Amino acid sequence: MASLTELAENILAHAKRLDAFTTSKGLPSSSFDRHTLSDLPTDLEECRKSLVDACQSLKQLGNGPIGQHYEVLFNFTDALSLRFVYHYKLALYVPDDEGISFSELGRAAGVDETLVRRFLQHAMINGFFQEKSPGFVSHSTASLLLKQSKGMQDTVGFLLYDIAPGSVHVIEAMQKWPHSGEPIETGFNIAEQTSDSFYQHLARDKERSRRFGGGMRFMTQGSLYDINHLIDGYDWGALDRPGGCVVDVGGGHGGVSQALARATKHLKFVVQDLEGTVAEGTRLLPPDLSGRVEFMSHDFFKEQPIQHADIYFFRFILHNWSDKYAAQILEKLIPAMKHGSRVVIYEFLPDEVANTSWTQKQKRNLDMIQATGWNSLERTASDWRKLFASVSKGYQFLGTKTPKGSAVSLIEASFETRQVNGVAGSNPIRDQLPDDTAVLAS
Ligand SMILES: C[S@@+](CC[C@H](N)C(=O)[O-])C[C@H]1O[C@@H](n2cnc3c(N)ncnc32)[C@H](O)[C@@H]1O
Repeated sequence: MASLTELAENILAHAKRLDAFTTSKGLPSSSFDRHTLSDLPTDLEECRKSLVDACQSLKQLGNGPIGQHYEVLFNFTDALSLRFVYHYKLALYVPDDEGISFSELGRAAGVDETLVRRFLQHAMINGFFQEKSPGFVSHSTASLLLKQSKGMQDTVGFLLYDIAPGSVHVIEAMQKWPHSGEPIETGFNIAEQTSDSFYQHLARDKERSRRFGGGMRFMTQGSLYDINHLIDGYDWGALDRPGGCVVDVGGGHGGVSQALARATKHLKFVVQDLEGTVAEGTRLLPPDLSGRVEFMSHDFFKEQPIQHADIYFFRFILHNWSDKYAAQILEKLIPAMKHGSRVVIYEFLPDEVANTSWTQKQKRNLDMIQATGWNSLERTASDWRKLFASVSKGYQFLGTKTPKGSAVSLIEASFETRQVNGVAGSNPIRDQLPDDTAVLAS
């Protein structure tokens, strides 16, 4: 473990590199008034993350064990003051580039001035708003983002109102429904007093449903989620021949398939989803892709209707399902698969062992969210290996890959008919086909 001095010197070295970069671009050093560290080149983005990780370690060491407890124990107050800001839309009433008094802000938002002062002075410790002159509130970069970005507002709303309340009931849910993998036996179900699953419940409220979609879109934008990581991170070219086919299972409105179709020449994409989503996807499909991307209504708990695709692709699907259900989804592919068909999954991939770097925490946060709302999990590589092995001997786990700079990883398995020929789980439909017969005979 590095000493305090080494950590601080590390931070200094990273800070100097980042300042030199912004200076070279004619920009000021990043501050609470102006963030100048966005869209960094890859090596400087790594430098920024190292700065954050080292700062977090130094802070924890400086705080000591009691301070570390307190930081976690009191963090519900961080959510509380931000919830106050969100609920009363306070960011919207603060002018972009000048201050407003607490009393004026309270009047504009219809809230008591003293409450505004107390909650905002708490939020300021987390970097939301500033009190540059006593009694006057002005924006910081974080509060201005909340004012200007509907996506940021939706993200704050759905995490604080739709997810966080359920987290308080997770242990209660575990005791009420021991070892459950059911999506309707969760902390969310207790918090919302519903026996519907997360998505069914939200679908009953148009605004909550819209907010969830807006938040998801916001959280998956930016370089960490750039679709180019998926395009460049997998050898799509190897399949890009006439007749090549990718089935995008639970593919939503087909955004991923559209991007992959544009990056390839011949591959055909079939986007499968539930009826309403498919109708909307079809409506939104750019006409020039109509021969390459098509939509099909299909429930992934029913037998896969597209035979012999090269790839059955899943993005952000299986992490919402416990092993019991994820195994069912994978099992339903088997009758359609040919020898060598691949399952390619694009999801978060937590490290196998604890990685305490602060910038790696998001995957663990998401894993806690899966536990709260779905009784599911973000799987490690060995979780994936076990899952595939539990479904069929035919599944051969090929491994994982995280493209550089990507928050999301590729997980791949192939289907080997030789492994299942003659044993339970073999595939009568596929086994009748001439090309497979040849493979099976070899
Ligand atoms: C988190 S979204 C992911 C969408 C898409 N794969 C993407 O990455 O943009 C989950 C998708 O699964 C679909 N879905 C949920 N249950 C389904 C089912 N039983 N059969 C097919 N699709 C389903 C939802 O409609 C939704 O579009």
